Amino acid sequence: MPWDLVKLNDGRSMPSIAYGTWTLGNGQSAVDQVDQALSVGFDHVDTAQSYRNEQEAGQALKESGLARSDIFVTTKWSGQADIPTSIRNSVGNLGISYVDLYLVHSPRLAVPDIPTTWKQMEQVVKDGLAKSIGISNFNVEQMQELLNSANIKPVANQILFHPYVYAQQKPILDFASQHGIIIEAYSLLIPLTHQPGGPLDKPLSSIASRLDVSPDQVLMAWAKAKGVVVVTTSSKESRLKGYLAAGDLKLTSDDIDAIDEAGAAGARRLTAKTLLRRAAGLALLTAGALAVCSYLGIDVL
Ligand SMILES: NC(=O)C1=CN([C@@H]2O[C@H](COP(=O)(O)OP(=O)(O)OC[C@H]3O[C@@H](n4cnc5c(N)ncnc54)[C@H](O)[C@@H]3O)[C@@H](O)[C@H]2O)C=CC1
Ligand SMILES: O=CCc1c[nH]c2ccccc12
Repeated sequence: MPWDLVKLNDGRSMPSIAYGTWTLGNGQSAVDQVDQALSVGFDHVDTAQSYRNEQEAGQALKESGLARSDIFVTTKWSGQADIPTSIRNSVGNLGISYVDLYLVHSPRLAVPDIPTTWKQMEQVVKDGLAKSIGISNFNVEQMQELLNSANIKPVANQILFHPYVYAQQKPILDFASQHGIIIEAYSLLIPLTHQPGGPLDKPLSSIASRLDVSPDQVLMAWAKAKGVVVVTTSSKESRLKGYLAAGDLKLTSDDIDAIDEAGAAGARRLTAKTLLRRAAGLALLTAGALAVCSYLGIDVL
C-alpha cells in the first residue's frame, strides 16, 4: 500500500492522500471527475459546504459501488448556516448518514469565539453525524485556544503546506505533533502551479529526472516524508495515477535537504519582493500626498 492509513487521536484511521473537490465546479463534469478519482484508487474525498459540489461527490460515491466503510469522506463547515443545520445539509447532499471527518473551514468563522464553535462541533460527533472532527487554517494560538476548552481534541488541521511556506508553517506542525493532531496539506503543488521560476525548479527537476518521475510526484514524496496527509486534485487521470504512485517514492535525506533549502530561499525572495512592493507603494502614496499639498499650496517641507 503506497499511501498508508494514518492513526488519528480518537482511535480511527484516515487514508494519507485525499482527492479534493474545490475546483471541480458542479454538475455532471464534477461527478465524472470524482468518479475518475475513485476508479484510479483514491479512497478519501475532501469536499466542503462552500465548494457547492457535495451532491456531485455523493453521486459519484454511490455510483462507485464502494462500501461506505471503504471510503473516507471529509467535508467542512464553511459558515453558510449554523453548524447543526450545515452538517445535516452536508450529509444529506452527500447521501450518507455520517461523514468521517468534519472540519471548521477557517478560524474566521468561529463566531462569537472558538470555544463556542468547538462545542457545536463536539455535538456533531455526539449526534453521530461525524466520526471525527477537526479544523482548517488554524494557527498555533487558535489551536491552543481550542484545546484549552475542548472535550474532544481535533484529529487534524488542514493547512496551506508547500516548500515555500514550510518554515513559516513549521510551528503549526510542531504544535500539532505535540498534541497528536495530524496535519493535512493543501495546495502542495503551488511551486509548480502558481510560482514556477523559483529556486525549487532546479532541485525538483533534477530529483525528478534521477528517479524518472515528475516534479509533482517529488513534492508528494517530500510531503509524505514530512509526515503530513496530502489533499490534492487533478482532472487528468494520468496525474492522479502519478500522485498515487508517488507514495512509493523514496527520497534521500540530501533530496529533502535540497528541497527545504530551496523552499527557504524562495520564501526569502518572496519576503524581499513583498517589502519592495510595499516600499514602492509607500513612495507612490507619499509622492501623491506631496503633489496634493503642493497643489493646495500647503508647505510640508
Ligand atoms: N482547507 C482549505 O482552506 C483548502 C483546502 N483545499 C483542498 O485541497 C484540494 C487541492 O487543492 P489545490 O490547491 O488545487 O491542490 P494542489 O496544489 O495539489 O494543485 C492541484 C493542481 O496542480 C496541477 N498540477 C499537478 N501536477 C502539475 C505539474 N507537474 N505542473 C503543473 N501543474 C500541475 C493539477 O492539474 C491541479 O490542477 C482542494 O480541492 C481542496 O479539497 C484547497 C485549498 C484551501
Ligand atoms: O478551501 C478552499 C478555499 C475556500 C473556499 N471556501 C472557503 C471558506 C473558508 C476558508 C477557505 C475557503
